[in-house]
Amino acid sequence: MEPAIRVRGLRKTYQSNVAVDGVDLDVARGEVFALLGPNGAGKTTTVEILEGYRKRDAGEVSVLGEDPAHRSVRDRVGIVLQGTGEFDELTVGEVVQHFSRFYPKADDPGAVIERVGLAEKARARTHTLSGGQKRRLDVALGIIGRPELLFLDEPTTGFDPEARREFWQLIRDLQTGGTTIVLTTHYLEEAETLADRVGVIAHGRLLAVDTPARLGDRESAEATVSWGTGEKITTATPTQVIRELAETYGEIPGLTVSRPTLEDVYLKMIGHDA
Ligand SMILES: Nc1ncnc2c1ncn2[C@@H]1O[C@H](COP(=O)(O)OP(=O)(O)OP(=O)(O)O)[C@@H](O)[C@H]1O
Repeated sequence: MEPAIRVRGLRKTYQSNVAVDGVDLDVARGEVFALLGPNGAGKTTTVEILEGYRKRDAGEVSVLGEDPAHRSVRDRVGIVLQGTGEFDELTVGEVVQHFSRFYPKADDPGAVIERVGLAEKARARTHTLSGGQKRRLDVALGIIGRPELLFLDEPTTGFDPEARREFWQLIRDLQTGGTTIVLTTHYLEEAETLADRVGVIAHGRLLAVDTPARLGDRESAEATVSWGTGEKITTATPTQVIRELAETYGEIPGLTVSRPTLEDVYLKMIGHDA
């Protein structure tokens, strides 16, 4: 089956600043894909080109089998940009209702408000919402059209931990329903929890694409065994080390075994060794 997104040789330059420098990428139908990278890496520019909001200088881009610049693809795509969520004197219910009219197969506004956890705020004017609640409204507007493909640019910035977990569940539900999801995030835990695959972008180049578990050879990386009051060994054979420690101690005090986290390999990849 044709992928949801296919990108070859994508380039975008602002004046002399190369924002996207030859990106190749496929995102499969039904996949959750997270784009990671430091500030200014080119994530938003890449996503905006895929959304049809920005022109590319070079490269091939296909979104749901079409050029994203074509209007016909817009009805099938949902977009949550970085922070809007304010619509003056309108209430949450009115805004979602209003946006539902733009889509041929729109979902029920009340049900969508409920799904993003804003049921109690349906009659509140949007300017009275908290930052996290505005972000939930953005998400509601992104999914009201029942998109086949949903783009989320830093969707959980400003969410409290509980709201973030609820949002993750919403994303899983959307994926179960068949929606393909592309998100950018600065939260490595979010990428690890949600994404089937992650892509790391820096200076406009895609440095790696892999599952969160395999990125940067995490799986086969050496483990750190620590115990007692700060003793530790980094080893390729942690089981053997533990066996030897057990012979010495019996029950080993304060034992932990850890491998590089997604954040460790990410920071190493973008050149900020922890
Ligand atoms: N409209 C614009 N005009 C000129 N330069 C721009 C414009 N938009 C982005 N850039 C530049 O392009 C580069 C990539 O920016 P982009 O917004 O794509 O990064 P990002 O990875 O989304 O960053 P962040 O994590 O901070 O959102 C940056 O150097 C930025 O300054």
